[in-house]
Amino acid sequence: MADLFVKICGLRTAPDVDAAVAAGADAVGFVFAPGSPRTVDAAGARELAARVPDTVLTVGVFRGQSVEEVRRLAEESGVRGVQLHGEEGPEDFAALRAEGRTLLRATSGRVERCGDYGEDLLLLDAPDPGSGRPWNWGSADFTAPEGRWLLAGGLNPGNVREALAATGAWGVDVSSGVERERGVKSPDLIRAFVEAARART
Ligand SMILES: O=C(O)c1ccccc1NCC(=O)[C@H](O)[C@H](O)COP(=O)(O)O
Repeated sequence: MADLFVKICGLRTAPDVDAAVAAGADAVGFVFAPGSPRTVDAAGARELAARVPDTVLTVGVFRGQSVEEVRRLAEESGVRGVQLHGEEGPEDFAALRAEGRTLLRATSGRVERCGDYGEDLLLLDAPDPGSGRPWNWGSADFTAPEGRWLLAGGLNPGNVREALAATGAWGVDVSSGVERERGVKSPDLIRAFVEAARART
């Protein structure tokens, strides 16, 4: 069985990027959505992305931005994936597909399978992404989608195993749970999260 896919999101500094890569993350995320304490600009993200080996996916994170804006920021920063948290539809995914980037669709709604919008990876997240608040992934009426889907929302080194056992997610995504204060990552917590997520129980 393939290893669990782990994405560390909202990185803003070189030491944090290096820690995520060294810990064995499969993907690292740079937030382009405005108004977040984690927002980076294209030039900053480009410098960070340049530190990342090709084996690790670099992802730009967007919310409520036009396809043109997503395309421009992705090109300027050089990220190889885009993660959309807005109201985008299949036509928007199709438009971005042409550039050959890996497409991540983030939603807090109920979804039956990954791929319905043309996305490569589906991210099931809290309604307020990046808040660190968990949603009801542990509840009895939760049904896991088919395919490649990542669980996000309020995960941390202490609850990620429980979350995986409850949902059977293909991968996990974390931001707040590896921060020592809002918007400020902790390399120690990044390492602890990756280790805990991949621990065999
Ligand atoms: O991080 C943000 O501030 C943010 C803002 C707007 C859209 C998405 C944002 N983050 C997405 C993520 O960091 C993750 O995909 C995920 O939501 C992790 O959230 P959490 O671990 O609960 O902080």
